[in-house]
Amino acid sequence: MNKKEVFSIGVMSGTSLDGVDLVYVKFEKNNYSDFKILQATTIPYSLEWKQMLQNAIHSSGKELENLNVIYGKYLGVIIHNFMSNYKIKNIDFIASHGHTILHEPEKGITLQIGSGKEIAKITKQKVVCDFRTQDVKLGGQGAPLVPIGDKLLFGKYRFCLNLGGFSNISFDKNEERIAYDICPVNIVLNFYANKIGLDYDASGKVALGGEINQQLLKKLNSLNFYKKEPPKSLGLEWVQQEVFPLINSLEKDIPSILRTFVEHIAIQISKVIVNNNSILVTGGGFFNSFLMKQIEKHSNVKIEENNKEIINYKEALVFAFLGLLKIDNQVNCFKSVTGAEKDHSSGVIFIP
Ligand SMILES: Nc1ncnc2c1ncn2[C@@H]1O[C@H](COP(=O)(O)OP(=O)(O)OP(=O)(O)O)[C@@H](O)[C@H]1O
Ligand SMILES: CC(=O)N[C@H]1[C@@H]2OC[C@@H](O2)[C@@H](O)[C@@H]1O[C@H](C)C(=O)O
Repeated sequence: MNKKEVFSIGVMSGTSLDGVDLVYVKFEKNNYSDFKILQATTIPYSLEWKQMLQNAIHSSGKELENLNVIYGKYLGVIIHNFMSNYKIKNIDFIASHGHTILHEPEKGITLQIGSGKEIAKITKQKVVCDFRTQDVKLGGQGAPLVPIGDKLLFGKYRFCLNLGGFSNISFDKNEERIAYDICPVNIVLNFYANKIGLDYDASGKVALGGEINQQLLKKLNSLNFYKKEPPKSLGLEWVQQEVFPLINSLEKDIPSILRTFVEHIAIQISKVIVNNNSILVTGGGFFNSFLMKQIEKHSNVKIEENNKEIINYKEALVFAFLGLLKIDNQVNCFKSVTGAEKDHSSGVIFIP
């Protein structure tokens, strides 16, 4: 694109299925880190959409093709409404991650639904989507894709740490970006908070009232995954096989489980970020103030406040950025992160 200032809408639907994140952002092509989020919002899913997306994994090929179109239309309408509600007129393109239904890169499979063609038709804008397929075709994991955004948009931070279902981190090592999962976070904390009728342990208040179970803590810290060298990633299956049985066999009191797990998270994260104050923390775990305090204590760091839009919308912002790189035919997937055979420019462009 032959312009210095580029305006884009980034759209992301994350694994937790809480809703569709949208950001309207301005990028400065002379200095990528000089971006500005102009508007941001989350459109929560209805129960019906949540169930449809959750159950889609069991659908046939034909049903998935159908869902791709219907969900693409749904995203198109949401984006159209976002544009009209905020009177957004100046747009160069829309970049949409879609929703991941299948992801088995070892078998060459990754599927994000949300047809770019339908979004382009409804919004009458150029759309970039399907960011993971090409990477998987090139032998990569098709994920994570956010680290290139960490590097080029948030390069002033030594570490970018995300505290979502799992904690993941990205940073430069020997001039290459590397990224990996550190340990489970909200996927475990929420599971035990749910058992006492809470969606999550707000600010870590329940954990604060528990005691550390030293035997459990020691066993958690000794899990094999923590001895492996990166790149490495975690999934729900691992948590179900290795973490829940261990916790359930050694502790019954929910506050003490939460207290012990918070300590475990803080210890694992501290191994990476110790004594380095330059760290950007994003994801819902940032709002767990007790967890943040323990991370600061174990790591001997001070984590600075950041603006809520970055904490909540970094992924949607980064997909807008990946779209910009794709349109400009610039690298937006690092082989050092995904394991693909080369760095490449991924995504599919739809013209209205
Ligand atoms: N005030 C709070 N106190 C404690 N925990 C919170 C608070 N607000 C949010 N959280 C936690 O953050 C979670 C949501 O975080 P986030 O949206 O980053 O997760 P996610 O989309 O599942 O992450 P990812 O897909 O990146 O793994 C909530 O389920 C909850 O566990
Ligand atoms: C296949 C897929 O959708 N993966 C997501 C998922 O959600 C978190 C983690 O697993 C990450 O690997 C990825 O998303 C982020 C945005 C990424 O690609 O960087």
